[in-house]
Amino acid sequence: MSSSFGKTITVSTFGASHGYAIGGIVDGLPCGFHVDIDELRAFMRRRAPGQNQLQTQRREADIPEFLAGLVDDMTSGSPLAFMIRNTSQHSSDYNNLRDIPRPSHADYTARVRYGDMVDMRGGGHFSARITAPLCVAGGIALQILRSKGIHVHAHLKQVGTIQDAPINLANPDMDTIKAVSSEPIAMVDAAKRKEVEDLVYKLKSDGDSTGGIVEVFATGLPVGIGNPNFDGIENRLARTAFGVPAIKGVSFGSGFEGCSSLGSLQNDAFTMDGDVVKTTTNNSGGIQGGITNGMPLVMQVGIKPTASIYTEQNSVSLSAKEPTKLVIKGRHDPCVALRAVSIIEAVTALVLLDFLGEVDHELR
Ligand SMILES: Cc1cc2nc3c(=O)[nH]c(=O)nc-3n(C[C@H](O)[C@H](O)[C@H](O)COP(=O)(O)O)c2cc1C
Ligand SMILES: C=C(O[C@@H]1CC(C(=O)O)=C[C@@H](OP(=O)(O)O)[C@H]1O)C(=O)O
Repeated sequence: MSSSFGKTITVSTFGASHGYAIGGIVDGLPCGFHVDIDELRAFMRRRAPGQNQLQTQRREADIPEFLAGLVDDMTSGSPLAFMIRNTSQHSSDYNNLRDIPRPSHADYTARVRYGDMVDMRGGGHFSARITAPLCVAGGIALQILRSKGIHVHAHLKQVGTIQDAPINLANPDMDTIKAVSSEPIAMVDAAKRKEVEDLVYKLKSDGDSTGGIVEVFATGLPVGIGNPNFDGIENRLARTAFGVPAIKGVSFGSGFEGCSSLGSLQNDAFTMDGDVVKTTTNNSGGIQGGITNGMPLVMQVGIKPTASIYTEQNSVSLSAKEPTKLVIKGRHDPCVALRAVSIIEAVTALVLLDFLGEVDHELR
């Protein structure tokens, strides 16, 4: 099962939701970077399950145990290896799903692709549990980027049909986004946060789910990193973002809305800020021709409604080869987008650090 990405910084994740442990290996990190472990643990808590009543009630501490590559909290330059023990598996919740696949989860496709022995308890290797190791690697990448003046923060742009206050794409208030990014509902607009809270509690009692959009900003990037055609900033960001379960769409800058606008309204006019070339607007999301233009990088990631809902659904019995009804168990999030904010920051940081490694010799 494909579980690696990156060129100068390679990341591999391993494990399954109900196995002994999950973890990762990160190769290519610079030697001698001091990792702030308390900050990393705080970052992990933003994603960890069971933190409040708005999300899955599976409780996992998600504290990484470093096996190699870290000495006295300093990277040693050799591959960084870590694991996170799984401690709260309720595997019997998944017994009926071996025969009756959940609509819109990976139970059916995984079984066809890998055969009857595939471990799909808790979603197996397809589970969002595998995003915990991604957050360990990404949490460290965020710290390295920050030491170079590059800041990556995300907010919830939308949950269901409830939209957060729009952020200025050319001049995002990164302090505000950073402050709200660690809220259980990471929206700038406090009134919308309350609306989302009410919606999620209603979905929880109805046994239903909804989706959302996470929007991420990166500032301080140098001009001119990336490549055209098939290996640009958008390409690698999209490829990695789609590695996060439940992602159904990726857009940049003014996105699909901008595509139905006019060139006269969308073009980002150049201007001088002292001797620095800037643009007055940022509908391109900081990327032109797959290469950074020095403006804030802006990406939106669309996340589908949680597949595992508690209302009765139509499915099939794979053994009897006939339609049947399915009622699922398990501990599921009514809206997984709420926990995806830090994950999107993590993948964005890893991809940007990977690109930076191509031009920044301090990182080699
Ligand atoms: C943070 C997060 C938590 C998730 N939690 C659940 C969950 O509790 N139940 C569920 O059915 N899907 C959950 N998912 C999504 C599934 O793992 C995903 O839909 C499934 O693996 C199929 O992949 P696909 O939706 O990308 O096709 C979660 C996704 C994320 C990002
Ligand atoms: C455990 C996590 O989320 C899990 C992701 C998940 C899924 O299908 O992706 C299904 C649920 O698993 P379980 O039924 O074992 O509780 C979630 O709790 C996590 O994110 O760490």
